[in-house]
Amino acid sequence: MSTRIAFLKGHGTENDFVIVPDPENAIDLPPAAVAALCDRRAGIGGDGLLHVVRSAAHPEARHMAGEAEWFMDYRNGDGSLAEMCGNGVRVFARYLQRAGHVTEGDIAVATRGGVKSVHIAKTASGSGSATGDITVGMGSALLPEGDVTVSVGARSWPARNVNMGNPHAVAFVDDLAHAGDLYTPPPFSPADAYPDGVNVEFVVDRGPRHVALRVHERGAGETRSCGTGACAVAVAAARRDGADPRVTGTPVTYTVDVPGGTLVITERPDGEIEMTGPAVIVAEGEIDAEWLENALR
Ligand SMILES: N[C@@H](CCC[C@H](N)C(=O)O)C(=O)O
Repeated sequence: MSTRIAFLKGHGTENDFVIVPDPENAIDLPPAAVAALCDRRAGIGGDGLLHVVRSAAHPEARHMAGEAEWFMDYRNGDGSLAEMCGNGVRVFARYLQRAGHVTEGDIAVATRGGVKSVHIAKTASGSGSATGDITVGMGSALLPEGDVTVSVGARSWPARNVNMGNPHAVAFVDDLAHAGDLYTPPPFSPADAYPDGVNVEFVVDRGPRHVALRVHERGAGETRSCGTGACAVAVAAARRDGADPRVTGTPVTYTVDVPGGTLVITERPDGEIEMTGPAVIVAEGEIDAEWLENALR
């Protein structure tokens, strides 16, 4: 490992990430290194880590190199891998823009969940370094069958399975406080419903096509936002409300408030889901490689 490792810190609706640019995939980032970097007291701190690698240089992304130059090698804060991170893709695109690898407009980003199309909105200043919305084509949702119940204390609710490349369980509740402290993943019935873990969203209504959520993310705990979670919630809310753009031919948009801000989710008649929200880079610096090596011992 080299003695100087550049990093940046960014967030999307306060879902925050350590960003490690590594175009040629030269930096070894085992799960323990990711967990050390994402540690909020002993490390830099983040819900997850965005390892920025050229698709051609990464064995998991080489097959996408013709479509997308850059691969988002996303890791959860505990070091585990995830298929997709919706807020992460926006922050990843903002980093590429800031680094001069891309400009405003349309780009493609490779992820474990496939190639995602991203639109970086033009900013007032024209620099686009820290402000303005980014829209991501998130693909379509799958709604696997299966009755699942999630519990917190004495309360329990039916949860809807929604797969956005990664798994989500969406429960509509009367009060977001009923989700409790969310320090640990809430239990499910059947207990083995999610052998690979799941992201759990608790949702309340705020108005017509307007909801709010709290989330317990697999591999990260309660976070201030989850982009794939907001998409899963919008689709679950639409189906609950009897709205399906694939049937009516009319796009359906939900505003989803998260503890860290607001995301706007539109499902189109072809089933494609678009998510729009902010993405901000807040700092950059250097990781002390000796500290990281010690953290791995
Ligand atoms: N925060 C992300 C989701 C990150 C992955 C998730 N924790 C999982 O393990 O599936 C988002 O914005 O989508």
